[in-house]
Amino acid sequence: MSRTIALISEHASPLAVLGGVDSGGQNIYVGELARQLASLGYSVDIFTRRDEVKLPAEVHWLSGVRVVHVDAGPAEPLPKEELFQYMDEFAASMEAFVQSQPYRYMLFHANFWMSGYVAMLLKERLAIPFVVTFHALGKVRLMHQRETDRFPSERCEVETQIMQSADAIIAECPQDEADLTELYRADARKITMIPCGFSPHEFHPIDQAYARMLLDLPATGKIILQLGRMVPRKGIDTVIESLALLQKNLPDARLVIVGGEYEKAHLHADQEYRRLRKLSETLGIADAVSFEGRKNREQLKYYYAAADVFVSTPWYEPFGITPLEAMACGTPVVGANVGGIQYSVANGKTGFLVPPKDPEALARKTGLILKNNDLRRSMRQKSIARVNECFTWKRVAEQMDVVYRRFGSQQPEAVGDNRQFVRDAFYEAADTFRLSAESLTDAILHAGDTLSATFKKGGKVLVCGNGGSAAESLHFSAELLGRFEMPKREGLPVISLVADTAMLTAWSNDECFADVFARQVAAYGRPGDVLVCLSTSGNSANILKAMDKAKQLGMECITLLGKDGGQAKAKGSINIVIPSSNTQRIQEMHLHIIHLLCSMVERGLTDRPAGQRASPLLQNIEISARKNGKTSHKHAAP
Ligand SMILES: O=C(CO)[C@@H](O)[C@H](O)[C@H](O)[C@H](O)COP(=O)(O)O
Ligand SMILES: [Zn+2]
Repeated sequence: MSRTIALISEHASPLAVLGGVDSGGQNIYVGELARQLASLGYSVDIFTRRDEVKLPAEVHWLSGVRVVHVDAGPAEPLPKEELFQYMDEFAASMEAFVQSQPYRYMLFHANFWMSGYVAMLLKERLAIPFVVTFHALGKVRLMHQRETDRFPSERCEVETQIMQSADAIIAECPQDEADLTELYRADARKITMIPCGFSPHEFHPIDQAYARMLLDLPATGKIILQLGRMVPRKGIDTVIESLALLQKNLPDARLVIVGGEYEKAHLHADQEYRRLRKLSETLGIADAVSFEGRKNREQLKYYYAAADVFVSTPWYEPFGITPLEAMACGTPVVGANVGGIQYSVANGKTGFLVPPKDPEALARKTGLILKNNDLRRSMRQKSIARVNECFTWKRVAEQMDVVYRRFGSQQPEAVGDNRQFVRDAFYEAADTFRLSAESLTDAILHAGDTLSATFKKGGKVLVCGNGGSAAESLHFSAELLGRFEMPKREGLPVISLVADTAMLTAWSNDECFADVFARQVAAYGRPGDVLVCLSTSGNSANILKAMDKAKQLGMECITLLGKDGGQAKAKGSINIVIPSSNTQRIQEMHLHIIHLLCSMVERGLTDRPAGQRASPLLQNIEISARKNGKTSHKHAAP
């Protein structure tokens, strides 16, 4: 069976400019999902309405992803509320295209209710199954903006029919799932919860001072950022009202508002802008509120990074991608306790949740973060870790792949797009490096100091691991027992426990593989020595047993782990857990950290409080260094 799928997104094209009234999260969702599915080996066609005469019928957008422009209604931009009348035409045009292709689609994935309607019609005609993500539900929208809702009245009825016909339904967050089952009585067995995501190449921590400089924002003072579409339901008025309250305690706090239909110079044409501007003038804080207008996607990360806190207080929000992007840039979020935001923001850890339309609560929580540097730092680290663990588009596509596979029996193609694969692996490695720099620096410094102190006291280091990690343990001992960057020093006592093939094979063969390292720790280890364990899973039995033995002997255990740290994390005294679930990326980071530790040990050899005598080992090192003409030691013994 083919692995070609169709994403249907009638009004939201990945090619469209973001930030306008009708383009936002769904454009990103469709584009990023397609991109990641392509790297999993899928061929993806995205079907979207032609809203411009000159658009080519097909655009080869990315390797493995085409955008197909479907004729439905006039070829001009139309508000999405007016599109339903053209959906029969959309289905007919799309059907003709589908029939003309040399392959059969494995499934359709519809986005938004009108695309769901198209998929439902095509399922009847072509017997191709469909998955649907609603992105927003009519009944929820009606609850919050009944008076301004301009969608056709049959929307909710059509949504119910789509839910009955769909083969699988994607809920974006627990609230969405509850709305589907409680408001529409959707069959819970069809629903899978898969959140939205962000892309770590696009959104990552950036130095705040640098970001402010690039954007020409004040270098000092607190910045609150509001970023997203400028429509009433986003609750930007609440944010402005909260600033007026906040300014009583924090007069240097200012609000930067990014987004809208227009660029900064033309914002006056935007009715919602005029309303919000007026509000800030009435409240007497116009000078502290700047409206930046629509920005290119590449610029957004600088805004997130320039801010001290990101706020998002919509009345309701099906998911809300901007809080994820802010967190990925290391900016804590104060968000409304609604929809997907209450799921993505970990209350009290990565930011705070407040009721919507409540400026006082918003001011209180924003103030808490702005006034407390330690809290902000801790939220920054937790935000970065949380989003990268739970909310990347790559992870979203992997979860989607599991759902799709129910409709196609075949395994992933052995070779997808190799070029894309290679590039993605580099980017993933770069992301892992960046994240590790954010979260591991303290633990690495601590480990380096511990190793230095151990050698200075005349202690030794034992190191072990399996497979690739066994090789790294040898790499580590070779650098220190041999030489790294410091010329002509004595060897340091580091023993890799994977080196003695005769012992390892005999003990595994005759006794028990799980004991091969513990046996050696018992024989070599002394109180004050250190055991360094490398394990990507943290669950290898021989590693765990070695750690138990080391602890019994009064040794310290430094671990280099990955994933969730496994059982080893609870046993280690210093744990360096790589923020990645990919074994290769973890191992690559381990090697980098081994090199850092070696550098730190060599630097530490010469650092000693003035007046303190060197250990016998260190004296030897210093003597040999001097003999060899190296006199640059900072505190060499007199
Ligand atoms: O190098 C690799 C994978 O990249 C393998 O050799 C890998 O190290 C082995 O499967 C190990 O046995 C895995 O053990 P661990 O990292 O979970 O402790
Ligand atoms: Zn490997």
